[in-house]
Amino acid sequence: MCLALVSVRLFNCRFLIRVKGALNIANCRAMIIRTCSNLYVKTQLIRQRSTFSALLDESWQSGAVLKSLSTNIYENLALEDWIQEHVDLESRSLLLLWRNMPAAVIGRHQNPWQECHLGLMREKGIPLARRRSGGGAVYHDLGNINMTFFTSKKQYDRQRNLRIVTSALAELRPALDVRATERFDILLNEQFKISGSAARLGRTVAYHHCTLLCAADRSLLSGVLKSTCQGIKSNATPSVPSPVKNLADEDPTLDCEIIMDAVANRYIRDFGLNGPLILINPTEELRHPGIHRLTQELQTWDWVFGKTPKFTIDTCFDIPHEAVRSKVILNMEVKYGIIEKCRFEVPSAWLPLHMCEEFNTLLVGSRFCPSDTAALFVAVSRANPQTCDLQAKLNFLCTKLTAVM
Ligand SMILES: Nc1ncnc2c1ncn2[C@@H]1O[C@H](COP(=O)(O)OC(=O)CCCC[C@@H]2CCSS2)[C@@H](O)[C@H]1O
Repeated sequence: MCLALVSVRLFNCRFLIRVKGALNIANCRAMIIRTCSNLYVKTQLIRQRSTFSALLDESWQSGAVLKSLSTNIYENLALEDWIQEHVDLESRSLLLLWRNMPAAVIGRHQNPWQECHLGLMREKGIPLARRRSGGGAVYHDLGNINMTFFTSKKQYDRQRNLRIVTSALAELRPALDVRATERFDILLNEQFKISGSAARLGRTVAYHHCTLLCAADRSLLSGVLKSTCQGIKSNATPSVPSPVKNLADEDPTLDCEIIMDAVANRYIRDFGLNGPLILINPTEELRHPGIHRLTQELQTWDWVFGKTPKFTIDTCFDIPHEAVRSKVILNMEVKYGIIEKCRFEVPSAWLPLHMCEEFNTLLVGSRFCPSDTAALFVAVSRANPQTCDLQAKLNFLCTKLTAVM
């Protein structure tokens, strides 16, 4: 039988294969494709095994406490999603501890324009995140601890989770009066909220996550969670504002590290676990395949703003320096963050009617956001005679309009 070495080009590569018997190029190509796909499946399996081998380590067969090394809100929210999707939670319970740099976090069905001072956040570079769980809007910074309790749906029990937190605090400082409420807040001295909760239930697994205020910036907290946008009507979930307090204001010897250790130890004890605390880096794509895509998705405008339930805005503002006081009226309907209907009324003696009509037409279909609106004003101003008076009026309108976005 003759043995021949054949060179075949496929997938932009040159393959050298040894052929026994009669030469058939189609057979050679089929063999290459079979070998390549086997190889692909094998490398995928090896990759998955190395990923999960870390997670399924002996020490956390029944559960573990994880601590995120990231302080980026999007990376940490993506880590929660990744764990829920990829870790077998039917037979184990996990507690993830994490903290963030300053950020505002709204619930899945909330309206950011109704909940946050977006202008202040832009000015201070504070990111806005929409989480996948429901509930209200909260403020995070390094003085705020977040805890995510992952379980099977059967084991899901928010009061038990909160008891772990309150008993850890009571063990640390017996004088503290901290109690969980029926709406899963934790109150200090029966009046100040120190923790808020939300949850996400899947088909078989669930997570409950909560905050804990230790030493957060309270003036930023109240500054950021304050809407400046008047006249919004929607069915979005409203937040339930409460007076808040930091645990460190009650007991200055407390800090986030001490509290996280206490909660981790209590969890390990209550769940009968033996593993140490495991540090997790959510930016490691190789260990957490797909996490990068989850992180990116959480940062898109379409997720953060575009998922806002449909809303209308009815507002007006005075035109300055007019002999007769006159107003600009603005009515809009916004769906998926996109302006669907727009009625922008400006007195015709102040701005030519055709320009007002131009805005009404152009605004429809554009995103309800300052950058798109400002670009539209620039386009309209370029297409019209550029007098100083007109420029000043357009600038005024643009500033007023973008301020509500
Ligand atoms: N960090 C923090 N902790 C506790 N309470 C807060 C915080 N920030 C703001 N607030 C107060 O809660 C209300 C909103 O209460 P409300 O009950 O409407 O919403 C919540 O509590 C949601 C908690 C979500 C927890 C998740 C856990 C990980 S990612 S975010 C707000 O107006 C403030 O008064």
